[in-house]
Amino acid sequence: MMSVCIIGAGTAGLCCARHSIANGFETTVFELSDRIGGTWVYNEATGAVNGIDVHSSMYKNLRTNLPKEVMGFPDFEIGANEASYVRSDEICDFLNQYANHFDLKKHIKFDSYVIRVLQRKTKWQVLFKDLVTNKIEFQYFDKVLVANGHYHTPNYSQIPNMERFKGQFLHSHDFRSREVFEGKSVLVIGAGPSGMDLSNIISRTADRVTISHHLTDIGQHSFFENVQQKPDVRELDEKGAFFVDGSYQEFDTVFFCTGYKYAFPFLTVDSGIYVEDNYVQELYKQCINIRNPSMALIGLPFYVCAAQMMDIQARFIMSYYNGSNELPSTEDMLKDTRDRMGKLWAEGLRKRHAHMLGPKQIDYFTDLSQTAGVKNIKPVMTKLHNESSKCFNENLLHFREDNFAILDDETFIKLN
Ligand SMILES: Cc1cc2nc3c(=O)[nH]c(=O)nc-3n(C[C@H](O)[C@H](O)[C@H](O)COP(=O)(O)OP(=O)(O)OC[C@H]3O[C@@H](n4cnc5c(N)ncnc54)[C@H](O)[C@@H]3O)c2cc1C
Repeated sequence: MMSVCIIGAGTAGLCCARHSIANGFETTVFELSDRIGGTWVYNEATGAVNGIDVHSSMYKNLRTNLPKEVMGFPDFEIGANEASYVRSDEICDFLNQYANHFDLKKHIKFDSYVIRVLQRKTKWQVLFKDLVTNKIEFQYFDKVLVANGHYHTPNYSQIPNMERFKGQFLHSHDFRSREVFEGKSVLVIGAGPSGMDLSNIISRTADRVTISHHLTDIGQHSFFENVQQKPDVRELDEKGAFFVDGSYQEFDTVFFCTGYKYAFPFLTVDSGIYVEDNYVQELYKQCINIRNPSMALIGLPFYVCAAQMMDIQARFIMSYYNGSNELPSTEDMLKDTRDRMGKLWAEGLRKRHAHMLGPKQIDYFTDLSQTAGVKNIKPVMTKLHNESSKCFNENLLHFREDNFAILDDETFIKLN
């Protein structure tokens, strides 16, 4: 029987397990923590615990920035009773319901930290540390599905003279609750979804918040009155920041909301996978390892209906692993990828945005669906995702008051 190793029991790993088991494969999920849920599990700790970096970037009282209607799986939706924007623990509950429904937990090795994945002839040797016994063990597998997430390794932007600043530095990965900013003046770097949302959240305790970014279209109506916008930081000094517009402000804390790096510390160079400026290469359809197709990476594209995407990626991959489809040659997979990326580079896309989909996600899903003959994601998912992203941008302070209902495969309505 084909043996499948899945690294991680977050949304992606659970979904891979569900489809691997359905295909009759012998399935083992390695999960470093003692529970499922990944990102959605709140962990008070920061830094490293017993020598292993804390994985989750979840903070207290987080409510989703997407409606729950687009956050479920195609065959298992999030219950209809709550408001559209739900708390992180409700997503954890949902993932537990999913795991129970498909009887996944008996396939998960908890407290098992994968430290190396090595290629041995036709098999993968997976070395893992049993965090209860502290022993290093290994197992061989035919296939490896990497589902370790990509919101765990902080990315810091380099600011000239950072070393001079005497105040505190914090990355959103290590942020747990807004109380740490009580009475402080905080400089937020970055206006991605986290930077925008967190500026408002911390402004409820901070004395004043300045968000520094280079976007031109964020209106002041997006923020509470004690949140001010500034352009990029030119440099720091002991007490604060000079901005490129020539102004200067003092701060207690510089709060990096500058995103995360894709990181696969257990993969060696022999795996064929490498990351260049946050572009993970070389992958066929952003998931199958072209050099070693018995390995696939799940969940890399961002600004998407994540669980829906992970589900179609898992079904896409399984269609090759179960023999329903045959992969193109290495050359053809490389050509497919390079042709697609070549067009995007010509349009000015930067490597670090290679996996960003947003409104283009429908094209990606359709490509997976048509290439492998698997069922596509319902169009209403991407429509509602696009609508809620628009609401986030236009009405940051109140967008979570909206509630949505899905009427059919094509249509949703706003309920209020
Ligand atoms: C603060 C925050 C808010 C977010 N809000 C939203 C939102 O509102 N809506 C939305 O759709 N998405 C949101 N996201 C994105 C969300 O993380 C993804 O949608 C999705 O949950 C990612 O799932 P995943 O399985 O790929 O990764 P994760 O959830 O990160 O799971 C990876 C799992 O792999 C395990 N693991 C990692 N390394 C190893 C190893 N070496 N050995 C064994 N196990 C390992 C981890 O312990 C973890 O359980 C948010 C992310 C963050 C950080």
